[in-house]
Amino acid sequence: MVLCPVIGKLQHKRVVLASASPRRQEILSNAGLRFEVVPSRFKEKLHKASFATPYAYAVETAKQKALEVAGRMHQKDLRAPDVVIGADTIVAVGAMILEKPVDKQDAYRMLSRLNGKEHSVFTGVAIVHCCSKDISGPGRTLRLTLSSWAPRAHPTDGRLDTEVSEFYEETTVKFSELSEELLWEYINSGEPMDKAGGYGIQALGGMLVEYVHGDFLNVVGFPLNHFCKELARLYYPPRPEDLRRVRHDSIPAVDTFENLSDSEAGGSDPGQSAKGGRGGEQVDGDRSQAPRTLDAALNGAESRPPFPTGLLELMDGFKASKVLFTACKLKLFDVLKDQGPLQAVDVARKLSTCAGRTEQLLDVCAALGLLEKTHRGYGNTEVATLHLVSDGEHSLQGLAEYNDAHVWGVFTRLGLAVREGADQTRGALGAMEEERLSQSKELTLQFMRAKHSLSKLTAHHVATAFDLSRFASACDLGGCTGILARELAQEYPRLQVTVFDLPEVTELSGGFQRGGRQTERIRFVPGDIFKDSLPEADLYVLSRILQDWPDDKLHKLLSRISSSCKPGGGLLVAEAAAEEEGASRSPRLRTLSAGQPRSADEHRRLLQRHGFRDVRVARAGDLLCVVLGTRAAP
Ligand SMILES: Cc1cn([C@@H]2O[C@H](COP(=O)(O)OP(=O)(O)OP(=O)(O)O)[C@@H](O)[C@H]2O)c(=O)[nH]c1=O
Repeated sequence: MVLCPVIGKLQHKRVVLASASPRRQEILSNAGLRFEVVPSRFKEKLHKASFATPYAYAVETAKQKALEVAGRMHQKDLRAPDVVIGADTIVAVGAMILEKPVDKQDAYRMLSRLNGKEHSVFTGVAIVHCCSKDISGPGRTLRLTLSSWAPRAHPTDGRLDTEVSEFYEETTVKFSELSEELLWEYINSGEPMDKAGGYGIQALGGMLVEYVHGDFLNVVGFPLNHFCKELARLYYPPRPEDLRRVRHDSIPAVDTFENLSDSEAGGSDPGQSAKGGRGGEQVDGDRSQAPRTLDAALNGAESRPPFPTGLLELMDGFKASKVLFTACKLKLFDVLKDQGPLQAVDVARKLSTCAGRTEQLLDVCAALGLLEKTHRGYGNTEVATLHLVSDGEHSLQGLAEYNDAHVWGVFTRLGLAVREGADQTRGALGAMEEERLSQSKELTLQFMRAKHSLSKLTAHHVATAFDLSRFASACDLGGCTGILARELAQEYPRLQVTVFDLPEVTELSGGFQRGGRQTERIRFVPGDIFKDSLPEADLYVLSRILQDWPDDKLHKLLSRISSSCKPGGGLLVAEAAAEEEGASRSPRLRTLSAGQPRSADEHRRLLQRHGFRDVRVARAGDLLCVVLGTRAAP
């Protein structure tokens, strides 16, 4: 059916709707979807106050509903369905969340709150793709979209993997001024009882409503339009040539800025193009086609290779980064934090930028999951509020700024670095970098802000990955602004911590200090880890240092530490965790600053080689692997 090409993508799959809502069943079956209904047993009792926004609550509830069904079916049948859809509709009056009334009095309280006012209806939706490892194999995990496709392991029984794509839709509804008599008449009709907010807009409740802004079906219980867009996003990853324009009703893509002409003509909807160009059943390499392609390949019937989605995303990755950097540089997230949601034209006015281009930037940011776009305008998503606003406690602005101003340029010289060979790779990348850094205080500060913002995320995990209370003193080599030192001093009340870093860094570190009692036990010592004698300490710490250096430098550093460290002393190394332990990788890549991380085993061997014993490994948060070794007697 022409209208439902994306729905058709689910046609050959076992699809389950994890909902007892007759409205959701009707909306989806009217759209041509074939599915089984398995109502979720998940109790809608998440702690509302722990969610920053009402929609975050709805999305999480939708996800838990779907995961509960996926897990239960997997355990029962030993075969989970391919796709489980969960949804949760709530009514929000400001921060207050209204669900289904428990009795008539409750319905009355809810309807009275809504009476004569505007409120929001949010439906959170989770699309859970289940992949049983023995069928699809570990290599089949697909990472599709730039925003909401979030692969997660679901620990149901160790064999069921799930990938959850989640989103929400908001609709604004205004109630007329209603008399008590009318409210009670409505309540006595029985209609409110199984409906969020105590009304059903699709039936008698429609008479209470003055206006609706947004998707009507979203109020009824399922945002079909957004759902189809999400399916299109998942199943029809856009081809570069399809993506020239971002339109309000299409799925924006980072290619938008590729066409720098000002003409508004010639836009194409990626969903539409995908339909025409790649909508055939057997073309894509996406997950819906994967088992069939595999079968067909085994039977020799399929000669076309899988669609290289991941590769195309990789080719576009730099555009997404540049969009993020540009938005940070323009202070877009700061403006939206203070004054959002705003329409594009108002954002442009506040930033003194070109209105057309600003709208494109905003749309792409929305596609990347950095902004939310509603009829009220653009606003920050949670992740943007948390990490992209300049003065936030967890701001990563410093990192974005440094990557844009500096790392970006370094990587444009990658070809040169690689052509000049392994020994000069560092020369081409690193020496230039160092030279520029030493030339400019501002660049040093930029670097420090970047490191500071990243270390803030991980310092606590690193400090607590092992019990370090047996050490009386520690020296953080290349400790930069002292953020890890601070965490160590806080965690271990006896510990004296030295931060050892280049003089131009220690000189500027004062600007990053927050005061507090633990500062008394922290001192900054200027010096070069490769040249100067290392301060004495029971424990040496290297946090995100080794990965930046080629093997010769790394061994030099470890051997210097090994000589300074007394028997019984320790070395704590924290580095980016490698995803797959023992995976082989090019040694040359490591010398590039975005090189492949070493595995935990490689770190263990490095420490052992330099005289450390009892080497233990732990994970620190999502990002880092931490290794602790004890210096053996020489
Ligand atoms: C505002 C409004 C809501 N609803 C229904 O309210 C229920 C919300 O509750 P839920 O918890 O999201 O779903 P459920 O019905 O408990 O089902 P389940 O998915 O199994 O939790 C859903 O039914 C919706 O249609 C309407 O039918 N019309 C409206 O105008």
